[in-house]
Amino acid sequence: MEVLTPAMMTKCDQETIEAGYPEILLMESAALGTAKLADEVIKEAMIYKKRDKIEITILVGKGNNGGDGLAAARILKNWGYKPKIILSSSRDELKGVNKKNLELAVLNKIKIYQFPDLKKEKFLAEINNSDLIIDALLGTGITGELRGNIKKIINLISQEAYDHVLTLAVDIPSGIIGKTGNTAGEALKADYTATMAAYKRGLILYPGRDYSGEVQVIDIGIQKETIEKYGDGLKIFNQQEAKKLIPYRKNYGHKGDFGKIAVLAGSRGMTGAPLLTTKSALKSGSGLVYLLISEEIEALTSSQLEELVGIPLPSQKGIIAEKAFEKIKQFSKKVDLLAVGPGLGSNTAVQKIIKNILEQLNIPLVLDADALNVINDLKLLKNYQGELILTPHPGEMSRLIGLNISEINNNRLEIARDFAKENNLSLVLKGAATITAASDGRTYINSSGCNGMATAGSGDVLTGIVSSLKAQGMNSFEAAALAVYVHGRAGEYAAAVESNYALTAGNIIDNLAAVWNELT
Ligand SMILES: NC(=O)C1=CN([C@@H]2O[C@H](COP(=O)(O)OP(=O)(O)OC[C@H]3O[C@@H](n4cnc5c(N)ncnc54)[C@H](O)[C@@H]3O)[C@@H](O)[C@H]2O)[C@@H](O)CC1
Ligand SMILES: [K+]
Repeated sequence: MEVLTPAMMTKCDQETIEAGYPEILLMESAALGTAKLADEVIKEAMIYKKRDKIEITILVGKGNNGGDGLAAARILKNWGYKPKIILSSSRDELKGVNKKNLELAVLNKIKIYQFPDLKKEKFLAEINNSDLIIDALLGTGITGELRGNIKKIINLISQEAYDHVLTLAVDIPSGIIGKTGNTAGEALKADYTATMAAYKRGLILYPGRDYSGEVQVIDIGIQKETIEKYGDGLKIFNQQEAKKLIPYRKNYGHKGDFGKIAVLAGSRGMTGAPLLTTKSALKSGSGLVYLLISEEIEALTSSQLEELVGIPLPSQKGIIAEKAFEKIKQFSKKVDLLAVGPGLGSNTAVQKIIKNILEQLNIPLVLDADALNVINDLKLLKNYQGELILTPHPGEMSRLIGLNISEINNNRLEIARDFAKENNLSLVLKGAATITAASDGRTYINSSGCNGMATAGSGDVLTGIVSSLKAQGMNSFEAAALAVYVHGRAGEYAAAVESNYALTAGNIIDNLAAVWNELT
C-alpha cells in the first residue's frame, strides 16, 4: 500500500480531475467511505441506541476536508442517523464544492452550528455529549502552525473536554502534518482514520502515528497507476504484504533445503546475543544454524541450545583473533549466508576480519551491531561481491554516516533510502516505524511493533529472522521487510501477555510461532 506526501496526493487529485473525473464525485466517494467507517465504528463501540439517538458531531473546516465531512453528514442522515455539524467558520466562508455540500446539508435539514456563535460551555457540552466525533477540520491542506478558530477548537477539545470521545478523523487527524507526522502545535487524537486513496506519511511516522488510531484507506476513484506514478516507491508493510511474501515450504524438503546459516557472533561476556540470533533463525524456518564463536566460550553457548552447532574460532581475551578469518572463509563455503555482528566485540582484530570478509567473500551477508561499528570505509560495502543486508539502529547508523542521531531521526526515510541506493544494499533502519530500503529505491515503513521492543537483545532477534528468511531464498529487500514485520508482530503478541514493561527479547522469540501461524 502506497504512502504519499500531501504534495504527491494533490498531484493525483489534480490529474484525476483534469482527466475528467468531477471533483465533487471524488468528495462524494470520500464521504461515503467515511460514513461507512463511522457506521462500522458505532457498531464496534456497541452503542445500543436507535440511530437517531446516536450523537454524531461533525467538525467541519473551510477546505475540502470540511467538504468531505459535510457530504458524510448528508449520507449518515440518509442512513437514519441524526448528525450535527459544527462549522469552524461562518457559513459564507465556504466556497466551491464545499459550499455546494453545505447547501445540500441545509436542504437535508441537518443541524448546523457556527463555532464563532457558540459559547464555550455549549461547545464543550456538544463535544462531551457526543457518541462519535468526525474530525473534518483540516486535512492535507494544512499550512504552518494552527491558527484562528481551528486552533481554538482543537485546543478546547484536547485540553478541556471531560473525557476522550470516540473520534474518527477524515483523511488525517487535524493538526498532523501529512508530510512529516509532526503536529502543527496541537492535534486531535483519533481512534480511527478514514484516509483517502493512499496512506499519508503523517499517519505512519511518529508522532502522527499515535494520533491516527486504526487507519482505513478509502478508494475514492483515483487510479492505482496514478498513485504509483506520483508516489516515490514508499509503501507501508502490513499483514497483507507479509502474507504475500512468506516463503513456501515444500513438503518433501530436508533440513538443507531451508537454508544453511552461519552466525559469527559473541565474545566473552556477550554470550546472550549470539544465542538470541541463532535461536530466532532456527525459529524462523532455518534447517541448520552454525554458530562461529570464540573458542573460549563455544562450549558454554553450545550447551545452552540443543539445536545449535558450535564452531570454535581462535580467539584472544574472549574476542575472535585475526587468524580466525581463514576458518571463517573455509566455513563460508558450506553455508548460504553469513550473519555477522551481535556481541562480537569491536577491537582491531574484529575490524580486520570484517574488512577481509567484505573484500574476499561473496555469499549473502547480514551485518549488525559490532560488524557495523568497525566499518570505517563505506567503499567496503559498496564493493562487496555478494548481497548485503545491514540492520543498524540509529546509533549505529550515526556512526556509519557521521550524522548525529537526531539528524537521522528527523530524516529517517530519505537517509535510509539514499544509503541503500548509494551503497547498493538493503538497509533496515531500526527504531519506531522501522524503515527498510532497497538498492533500487523501494522503501517500506513497517506497521507492526510496540515500545516494549526497545529492549536489550531485540535487534539480535531481528538479525536471526532476517538471516533465516534470506537463506530460505527470498530476495534481500523482501526478506528484510518481512523479517521486520514478523519481529514487530511477535513483539505485539509478547506485549499482550508480558506488557510493554516486562517484555524481553526472549519473549519475542517465544511468540514467533504465533506469527508464522497467523501468516500461513
Ligand atoms: N482535492 C481533492 O480533489 C480531494 C480532496 N479531498 C479532501 O480535501 C482535503 C484537502 O483539502 P484542502 O486542500 O482544501 O485543504 P484542507 O481542507 O485540509 O485545509 C484547508 C483549509 O484549512 C485552512 N488552514 C490551513 N492551515 C491551517 C492552520 N494551520 N490552522 C488553521 N487553518 C488552516 C485553510 O485556510 C483552508 O481553509 C484532503 O485532506 C481530503 O480530506 C477529498 O475530498 C478527496 C478529493
Ligand atoms: K481531519
